Amino acid sequence: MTEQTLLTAENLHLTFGETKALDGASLHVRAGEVVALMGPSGSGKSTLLHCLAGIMAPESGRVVYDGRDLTAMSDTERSTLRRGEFGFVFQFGQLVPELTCRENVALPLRLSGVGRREAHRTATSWLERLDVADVADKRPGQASGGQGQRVAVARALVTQPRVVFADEPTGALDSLNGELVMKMFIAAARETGAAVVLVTHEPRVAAYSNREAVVRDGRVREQEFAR
Ligand SMILES: Nc1ncnc2c1ncn2[C@@H]1O[C@H](COP(=O)(O)OP(=O)(O)OP(=O)(O)O)[C@@H](O)[C@H]1O
Repeated sequence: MTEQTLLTAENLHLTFGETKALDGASLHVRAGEVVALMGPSGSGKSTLLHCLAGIMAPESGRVVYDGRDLTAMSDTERSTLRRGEFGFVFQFGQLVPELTCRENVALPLRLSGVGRREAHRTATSWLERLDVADVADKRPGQASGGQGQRVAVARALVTQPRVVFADEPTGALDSLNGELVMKMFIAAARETGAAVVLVTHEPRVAAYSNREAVVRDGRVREQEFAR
């Protein structure tokens, strides 16, 4: 793991009506590190994740990725950056139901201009790495929840992103499957050198991180460098 700071949130504020979702949130993420955002329900974890990933814009404060200010970019620049450098794993719904699992994993490559054959070959190797090659030709609806999440991890990592954002990636799984998904997810991310920013309620999931950052009332309150 390098010590270089890759992604920084500086003093973010964001209000929904009367609710201060973010109230001075700041966080640094170093290249290759795994950071778990923990904290009570409604404390602002997902909102912070979405701002870090350039999906939501804060009302004030800055998000800087690799020296570039995301908050000052146009929507087009931000979405190009997201497609090229970031990967995403959510609790459900990120796989396209009409496509096979292999086509789902190949999709981000196809969208960035990689030819069909090469995209499928790369997708297959990622499915093998996550131990779900047996569902390659099935649709997500025919795979189990745990298999589907491993396919989603393969899809997030296939473009070799520098940061993967994950919001409750094992939230819909039982604890055994959740552990398996996390183990494979973090091992694969570490192999590619991707940083991971992860929202979770579960200490067993957070245990895979290098650092736990506790979000309370829209701010990062405490950080524990456990590993
Ligand atoms: N789109 C929205 N419109 C209105 N209020 C919102 C919206 N998104 C979030 N909020 C509110 O902002 C606050 C922070 O929400 P956020 O989803 O970031 O919390 P969280 O810590 O991720 O919660 P949980 O652990 O329950 O998922 C909450 O009070 C939530 O109700």
